[in-house]
Amino acid sequence: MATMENLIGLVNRIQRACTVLGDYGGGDNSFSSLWEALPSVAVVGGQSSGKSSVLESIVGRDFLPRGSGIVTRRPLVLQLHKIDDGSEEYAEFLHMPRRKFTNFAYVRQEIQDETDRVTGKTKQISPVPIHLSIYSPNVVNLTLIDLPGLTKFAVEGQPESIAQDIETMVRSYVEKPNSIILAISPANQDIATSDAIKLAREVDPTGERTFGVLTKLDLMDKGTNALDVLEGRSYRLQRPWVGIVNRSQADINKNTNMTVARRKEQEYFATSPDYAHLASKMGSEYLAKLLSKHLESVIRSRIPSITSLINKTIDELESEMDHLGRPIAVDAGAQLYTILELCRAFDKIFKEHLDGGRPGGDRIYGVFDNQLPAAIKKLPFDRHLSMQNVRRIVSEADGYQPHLIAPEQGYRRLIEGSLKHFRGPAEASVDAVHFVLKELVRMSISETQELRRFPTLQAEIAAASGEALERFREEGKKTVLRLVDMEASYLTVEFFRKLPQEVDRVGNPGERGGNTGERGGNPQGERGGNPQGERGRGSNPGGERGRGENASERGGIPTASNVDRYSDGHFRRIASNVSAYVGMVSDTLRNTIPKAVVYCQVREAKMSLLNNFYAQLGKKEGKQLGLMLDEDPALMEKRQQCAKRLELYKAARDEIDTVSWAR
Ligand SMILES: Nc1nc2c(ncn2[C@@H]2O[C@H](COP(=O)(O)OP(=O)(O)OP(=O)(O)O)[C@@H](O)[C@H]2O)c(=O)[nH]1
Repeated sequence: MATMENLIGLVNRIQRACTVLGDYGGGDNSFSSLWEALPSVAVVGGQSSGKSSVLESIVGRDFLPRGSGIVTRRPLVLQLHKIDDGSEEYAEFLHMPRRKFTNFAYVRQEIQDETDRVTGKTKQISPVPIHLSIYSPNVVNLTLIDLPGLTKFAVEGQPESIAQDIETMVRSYVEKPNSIILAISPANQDIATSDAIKLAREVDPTGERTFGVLTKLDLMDKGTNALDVLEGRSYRLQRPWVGIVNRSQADINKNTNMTVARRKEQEYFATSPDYAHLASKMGSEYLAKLLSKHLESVIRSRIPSITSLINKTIDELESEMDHLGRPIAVDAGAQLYTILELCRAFDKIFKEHLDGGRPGGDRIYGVFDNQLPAAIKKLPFDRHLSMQNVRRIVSEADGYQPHLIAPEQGYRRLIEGSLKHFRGPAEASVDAVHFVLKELVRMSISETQELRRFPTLQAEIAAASGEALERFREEGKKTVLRLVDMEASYLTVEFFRKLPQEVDRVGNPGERGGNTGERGGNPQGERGGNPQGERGRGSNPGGERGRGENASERGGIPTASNVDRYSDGHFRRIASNVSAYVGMVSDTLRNTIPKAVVYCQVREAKMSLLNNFYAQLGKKEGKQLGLMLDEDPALMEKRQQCAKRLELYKAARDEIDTVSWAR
């Protein structure tokens, strides 16, 4: 007995917990259902077949709503608990845990009210069960699920689809393999037309889990009996048929007591010439005991599979909880700690992106190695150093007095004008790296698993990183532009000195008789010696082209004239010299711009991306910190659900363990 109480009580407790979580048969459940795994007795029958009467008889109490039309519109999970003789009988609803009903008329009223609370007064049906527990010395431990009566037609006020809806709902309960079907048919109708048997046959063709109950035996035509059915000849089931005689409508109207009714039922069978030989296996009391015993044995046989389902689900839920993250602490210190931990996790991933290990950092090198050189290559030096432009700039720089030897001012302007072009690629490199860094921040945020739950903090980190990167970008721009400006502000004199000297027919007409192009060949090439631009003019900046011109000039008219000096060759040489100089600067900048960018942006991002954010965090109060850890509501809901289910399954496991030990 102890075992039986334990097992059925165990299933009762698990069933109640399932309902609290919305896990019940017929419901729209996306998760694997523990409810489905629990054996239960589902009561099915056509309208007026005597379903309510059977249930009340099993309980020994009037407590079910009565009336015309479809009265049972939600499943009623009726859990019967045997208590010690002499103890007071009472009922309890799961949805009203603190109220004990001792008056069963109120129980009936509450079933009606609770039905209406979910379905409205529209006479709709709902699969959400009502849980009613009855504690009584006059019951056996048993759980029965009362379902709406199968019907053919909708009555006034009910939707046309009601018959189909009821069948669908009833079917969802009885088709699961763990369901024991209590199929109720009235004896005064042909068994072949019984709605209950029809459905049972469909979902349990072997009759293995169907108990046939035949009501209204007393209402059969005189001279007929139901022995063919009760003895299994009309419709064979693997379980015995049980005949029942409930209170008639007249008895109900007279308020005939249940105890009296049960006694009368026993007398009916004992004295019936047709059924006396079956008397010990007939009647509602026998039915209750039979079901209780059967339910207990089914539960016992299912315990291993229930246990393994529970263990498997616990594992799944535990890993789901790990995935969703544990609940957040409430005190400010712990919250700050959590935020810092989350930032650190993000920062670590961000660094991995930069240093390698995660992709993306290489795109920064791509900027230096491809984009910057390509952008420099595209600079319009050709246009700037075209003959026409060189001539114009040099002439403008000369003013009213054409240059005598080398156009010092002209050179400077040409060089400055050229170097200005480097500002574009320099700034573009800063921007390109900025966007790579921004993208890496975005990727790192989304890759930080721990941050997933906290959309607000994600946004804060994104904003703080964005601000920091913006500052680094400003700094980067200032620095690279400074590099370019520095190049323009002081030219490398050595470059010009190293250029081969042009024959200097103007300054030193007799000297050396030619320009070998060697610096040493022009003793006057010293700044002091030939301050008037000898350097510029004497140099051969352009390399090949310049040298070629040198040669042709050497062969030119001995006395330099303006015409001579301003010939195309002369300007071409200037362009070539400037071009070579710019080329040298370009090589330098190709190396120094990346250094500046890395120094100002990449290195800073690695070292101090969230420094400002940390400083601000320190000033925040608990409430503000809490807001940052504001979780995605959907996720919070999911975790709560997950935690509740985990609790349920763990409680179920503990319950099963206790029962297993008691066995
Ligand atoms: N004489 C007699 N009347 C019965 C018996 N069983 C049920 N009745 C009567 O049949 C009518 C319908 O019985 P219920 O128990 O309400 O049947 P139900 O299947 O629950 O009906 P609905 O909930 O309306 O679908 C009532 O008037 C009962 O008194 C029985 O065995 N003998």
